[in-house]
Amino acid sequence: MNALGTVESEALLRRARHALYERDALPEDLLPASLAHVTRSWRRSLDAGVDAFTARPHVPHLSRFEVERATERQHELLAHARPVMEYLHGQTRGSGSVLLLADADGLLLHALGDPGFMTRAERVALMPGASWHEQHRGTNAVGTALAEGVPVVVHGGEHFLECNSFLTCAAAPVVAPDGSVLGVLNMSGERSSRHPHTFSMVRAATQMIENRLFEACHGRHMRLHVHPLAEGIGTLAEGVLALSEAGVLVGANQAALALLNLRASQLGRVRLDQVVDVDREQLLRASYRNPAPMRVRCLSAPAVPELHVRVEQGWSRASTLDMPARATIREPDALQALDTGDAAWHCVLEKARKVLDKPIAVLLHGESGSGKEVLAKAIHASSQRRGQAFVAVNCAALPENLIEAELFGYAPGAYTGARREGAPGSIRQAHGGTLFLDEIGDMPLAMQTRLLRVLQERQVVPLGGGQPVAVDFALVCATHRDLKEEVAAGRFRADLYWRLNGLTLRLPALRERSDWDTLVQRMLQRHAPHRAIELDPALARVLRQHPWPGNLRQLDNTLRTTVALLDDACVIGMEHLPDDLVQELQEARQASSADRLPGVSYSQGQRVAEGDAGTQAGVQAEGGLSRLRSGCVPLAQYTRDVMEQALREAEGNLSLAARRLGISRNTFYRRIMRKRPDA
Ligand SMILES: Nc1ncnc2c1ncn2[C@@H]1O[C@H](COP(=O)(O)OP(=O)(O)OP(=O)(O)O)[C@@H](O)[C@H]1O
Repeated sequence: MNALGTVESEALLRRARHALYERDALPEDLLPASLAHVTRSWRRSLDAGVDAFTARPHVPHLSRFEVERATERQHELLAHARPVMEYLHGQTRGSGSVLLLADADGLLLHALGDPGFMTRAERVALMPGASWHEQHRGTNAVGTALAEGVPVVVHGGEHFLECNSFLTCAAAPVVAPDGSVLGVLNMSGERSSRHPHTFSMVRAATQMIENRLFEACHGRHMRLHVHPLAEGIGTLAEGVLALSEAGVLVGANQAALALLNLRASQLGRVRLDQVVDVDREQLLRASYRNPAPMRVRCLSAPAVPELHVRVEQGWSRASTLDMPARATIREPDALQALDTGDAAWHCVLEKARKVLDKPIAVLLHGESGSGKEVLAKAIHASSQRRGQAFVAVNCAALPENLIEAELFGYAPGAYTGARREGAPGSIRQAHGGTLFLDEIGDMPLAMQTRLLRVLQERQVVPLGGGQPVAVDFALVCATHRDLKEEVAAGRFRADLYWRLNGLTLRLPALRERSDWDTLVQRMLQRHAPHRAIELDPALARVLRQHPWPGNLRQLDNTLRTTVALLDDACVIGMEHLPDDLVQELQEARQASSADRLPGVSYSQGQRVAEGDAGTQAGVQAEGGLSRLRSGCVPLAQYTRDVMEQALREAEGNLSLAARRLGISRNTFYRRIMRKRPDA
């Protein structure tokens, strides 16, 4: 930071600016050493070709839509910065200032301030959508804090652009738990209202944001709060370290790095016992005996001989003494297990893997039964959150009046009919784990607003009041709808859409997949693990070409049924197919222009394109159909059972149950209304 404000330095600045104006060059050593960062920044500004005396710098301003996208990309930073900014704004209200959050490129994302000054600030584009990178606006607190990587004050004439010299600004970079710079927090006001405390306030606020980010990132790890004095623990000056189960330092805030004389690049490579004279197990044991801070000797920083350490257990249950270090246990990778050879599907799995354990919401888009929930579970099972809960909520199956309570929970006695002791709600149940919101496109608009708030603030307020509860979960959503269309039609909030859509994965429909045979093989193995069951090759050809409107669910259900009807046989023929599918095959045949299914004929006299095997299948098909038509009561009974179960699972929602079975709502209704075959 600088020590400007004196009459002497003001005079120096005036002379320097005059030289800048006259010669478009920076006079050597004109500014005092305390303003070395300004000298460096003016040099960078000149090199970038910024015109210091232009009234209107040519800097593109982002549209509202583009700002929304940029904001979405930084939603984790914003979620943690917003509450801190609101708190700071509450403390400084009426002081004629504006608080701004910029991303790591100097793009302003969020502003909060006094209306009078904000209007003035907007005249020089100190507002969301504007870039305050040094290359665009020369020396300024946001751009210079980013370029220098440290907190700075840029006051009055230190701004490179003459038009910004009415400002006084203090800014500090916000550093992620892995040491990368995420953005900058900046406070600006009228130059005449400069206050020496502003700089400290901004620094303290960024530390608060960094601590929140650290907590969200390393909540599951064991954390060590360190400070040379026992009383320093719990204050903003404390260092915080995150420790893996193998005792490796995997995270550290800025204070901890400074105390231990470490660089961010060393995280993940240095063990605790290389920086202090105890290891993880010793610390754990000591903290079980006595939770008060313990004294350790610092090995990595000669200037800090002794540190006090308080141990905080992560919420990962694995952090107990009697469990082996999780790092040594190799868990099967659920994503890998799903890879059955289709190229598009492989691509989906690879993309999902790339965002594992990153704060990126995943949106799964695919037809009903294409495996969205199966994929969501695999994402969870392959992530570091696998030891925690996977909570699935079907937004379409819940009646509108219950979805709110189901998601957000409710306080005791919140409404008539509620449980007396209240309920935590799915979002809180997913704390530490993964929340899967299925059929998100069917969520009512009012719920979307509440959900958005939870995602922004990462805390949930139960219905009927109560304290907000901090929540941390990975979010995976799924829909068969085109959410962009829903947004355009006003049925889905655009801001929620951007928040959910960190990465959209489009699941191929079964008819688009090339791994049909492997899938069938695996499904048969699952349904009859001790039997070598296979499909009759001709039937396989027919079924492979079927469009499978119910996708993997329909195929899996079909195979489950056929296995049940197989008795001792090992080859599945047409006669083993459920009558619903047979009917569907017939309908497909009728719908096709050639009036027959591809690859199969339905009468013995008809010629078939596929040759003998096809003819044989046709014969079998005809035989199978007639056998089925002759009244297979157990099959009808079984089908009905499946439908009733689907209806129960969809909690009475007929459309959902039908969609899940891959049949139309009308067919479902017609069949379920028939008398029970055994009645
Ligand atoms: N990769 C797979 N391997 C084997 N079976 C699968 C696979 N994916 C899905 N299935 C089968 O399909 C069924 C439905 O899958 P899932 O519930 O994931 O679909 P969905 O796309 O979420 O459906 P909906 O949109 O109707 O909720 C599963 O219960 C399982 O029987």
